[in-house]
Amino acid sequence: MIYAEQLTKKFGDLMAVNRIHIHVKPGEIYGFLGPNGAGKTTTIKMLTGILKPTEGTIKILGMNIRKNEIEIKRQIGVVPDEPRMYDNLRGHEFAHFIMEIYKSPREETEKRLEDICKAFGIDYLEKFIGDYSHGMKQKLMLATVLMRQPKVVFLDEPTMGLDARSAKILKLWLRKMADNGAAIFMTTHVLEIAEKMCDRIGIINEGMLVAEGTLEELKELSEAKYESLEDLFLELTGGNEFKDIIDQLGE
Ligand SMILES: Nc1ncnc2c1ncn2[C@@H]1O[C@H](COP(=O)(O)OP(=O)(O)OP(=O)(O)O)[C@@H](O)[C@H]1O
Repeated sequence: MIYAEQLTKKFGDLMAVNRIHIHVKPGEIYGFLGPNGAGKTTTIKMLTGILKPTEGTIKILGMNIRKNEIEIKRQIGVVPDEPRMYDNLRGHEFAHFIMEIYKSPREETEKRLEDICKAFGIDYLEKFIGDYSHGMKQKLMLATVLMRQPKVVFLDEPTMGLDARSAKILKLWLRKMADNGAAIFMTTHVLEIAEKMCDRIGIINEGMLVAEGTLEELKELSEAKYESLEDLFLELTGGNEFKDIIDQLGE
C-alpha cells in the first residue's frame, strides 16, 4: 500500500531524509517516530506528492508516484500538521465542498458527516472556520479526510492539539479503518503515542531510519541493552550528549 525505497531529500547541503526504506501493508498502522527536525514531515510530504524526492522510488497502492500522481492523490487521505482551511466557510460548507470534489453523493456525505461529527464531538459546523480554535480545525480536517474512507491515510502529528477524548476516538477510528484493510502512516515525536496507536514503529533520527519493528520487537531490543523503550528511543535519537544533560539535572 505504501512503499518507498532509497528515499532521499537534500535541502542544499542538508540531508533531511537519507536513503530510507518504508513498507506499510494493508491493515497496518505505521508510526514514524523521531525528535524535532528528524525528517518526518519531509518524508510525509514526499510520500504524498507535495515534495519531490532528490532520489528514490515511491509507490502508493502499487502505483509509481512519478507517473500516477493525480490518481494517487485522488485515492489517498492526507491530514497535515497545520490544517489549512477556508476561514470564510462554515464547517458544513467546507465538509460538503471537499466531498463534492471527491464526487461523494450528497446523501452519503450527510450520513457520514453526521456519524463522524457525533464520534469526534464536532457540534460547531454552523460556525465560520475563521472562528475555530486550532483543535477545532484539526478535528474538522480529520473528519473530512476520514469520512472519505481512503484506503491509504497519511497523518502528520495527528494528535497535536486534540483533547484526550478526541485522541482516543481517533485511535479507535484508525484501528477500525486498518482492520477493514486500510494502511495508515502517521508521524509523531511522542513515544507514548506511537506505543498506544501503532502496530509497527520506525524511528528516524537526522534523516536516517535507525530502528524499525513491532512494539514487541522494539521492546525486545531495548530489554537486551536498556531499561525501557524510552531509554532505547533516547539513545537512538539523543545519544550521550543528552545523557550528560540529564545527569547534570540530577535525574
Ligand atoms: N523547505 C526546506 N528548506 C530547507 N530545509 C528544510 C526545509 N524543510 C525542512 N527542512 C529541514 O529538514 C530537516 C527535517 O525537517 P522536518 O520538518 O522534516 O522535521 P520533522 O521531523 O518533521 O520535525 P518536527 O517534529 O519538529 O516537525 C530540518 O533540519 C529542517 O530544518
